[in-house]
Amino acid sequence: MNEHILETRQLKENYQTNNEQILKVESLKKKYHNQTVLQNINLSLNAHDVYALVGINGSGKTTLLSILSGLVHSDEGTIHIDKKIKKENPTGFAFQPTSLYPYLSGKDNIDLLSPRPSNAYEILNRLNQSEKILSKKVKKLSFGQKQRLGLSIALSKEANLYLLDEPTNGLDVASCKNLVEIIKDMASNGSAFIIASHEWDIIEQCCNRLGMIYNGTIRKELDTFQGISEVNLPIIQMKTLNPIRKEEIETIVDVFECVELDDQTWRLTISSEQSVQTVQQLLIMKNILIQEWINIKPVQEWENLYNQWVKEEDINARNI
Ligand SMILES: Nc1ncnc2c1ncn2[C@@H]1O[C@H](COP(=O)(O)OP(=O)(O)OP(=O)(O)O)[C@@H](O)[C@H]1O
Repeated sequence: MNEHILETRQLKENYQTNNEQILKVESLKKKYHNQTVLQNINLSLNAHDVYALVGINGSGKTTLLSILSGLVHSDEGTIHIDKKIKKENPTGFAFQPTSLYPYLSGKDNIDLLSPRPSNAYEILNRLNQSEKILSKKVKKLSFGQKQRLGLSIALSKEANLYLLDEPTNGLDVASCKNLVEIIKDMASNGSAFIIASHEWDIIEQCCNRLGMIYNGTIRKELDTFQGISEVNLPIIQMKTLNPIRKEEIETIVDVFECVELDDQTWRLTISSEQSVQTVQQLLIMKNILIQEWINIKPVQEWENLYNQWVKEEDINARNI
């Protein structure tokens, strides 16, 4: 078996063995006046989990994060956040601050709002422009600069669970990349994250779980280790000009798995990125005429699934 498969399996095993539970939510419900905003929310998170909460505007993401952070109360259900896993951690969770002190400098905000200012300075430094943000009054900062300041305060807390609401809003490309690295580092040290986001690229880079929320309910959950293929290997959707037999593909050593979608369309899981071109060449040498060769990223699959499923729900809603 090739090294990449072994490495990914090892990573998957690590997640499965170091799986202390950090968050358990059961049967959560929330109404605003007569409108049910959240219903039957069940969710559990373990150490190392980075959970993306995806949903269209108004689907309930912020409400769920606000309830988990204690800013809003729920009408029904239970929430348990483990506070004991990290001994030095008194809070258990951290939420992006929703407001900062506008007439104080970035530095004063950190000193007032962060229990560990030195961590916050370090994180801000990794998110760029730290000098400007620290010295200026918050009311004079741009949206993206305020976002960085809020993130550095939230991420400084050495919590078990971090709740981030669209953290990449207003961040430039370099800062997004740095934020992804910070989240990955913290998750590998055992913290868990729930990240409400519309940005599929960010989700792909740092999340290992995905929850799709629609009309206040988590309708589907995916695990990137189990979702589309067993391991994170390149997936190709291939369309041929003529029908072919499975054996013709299976004999190629670098094809880890092949699934027939119809007799001219196949989903191939390749054993490594480096082997993709080799597989294509071997198929051509077998006189298989390839009409289409699409590199499928799991995240694209999720996005398509979500869009398709929102469309179906809309059609159903119109037919009621
Ligand atoms: N304080 C409130 N009072 C009444 N209704 C509210 C309140 N806060 C949110 N809502 C309603 O609850 C629903 C869910 O809102 P929420 O902000 O949680 O959605 P969201 O998924 O975070 O949306 P977005 O992607 O736009 O941020 C919406 O219909 C919204 O109008």
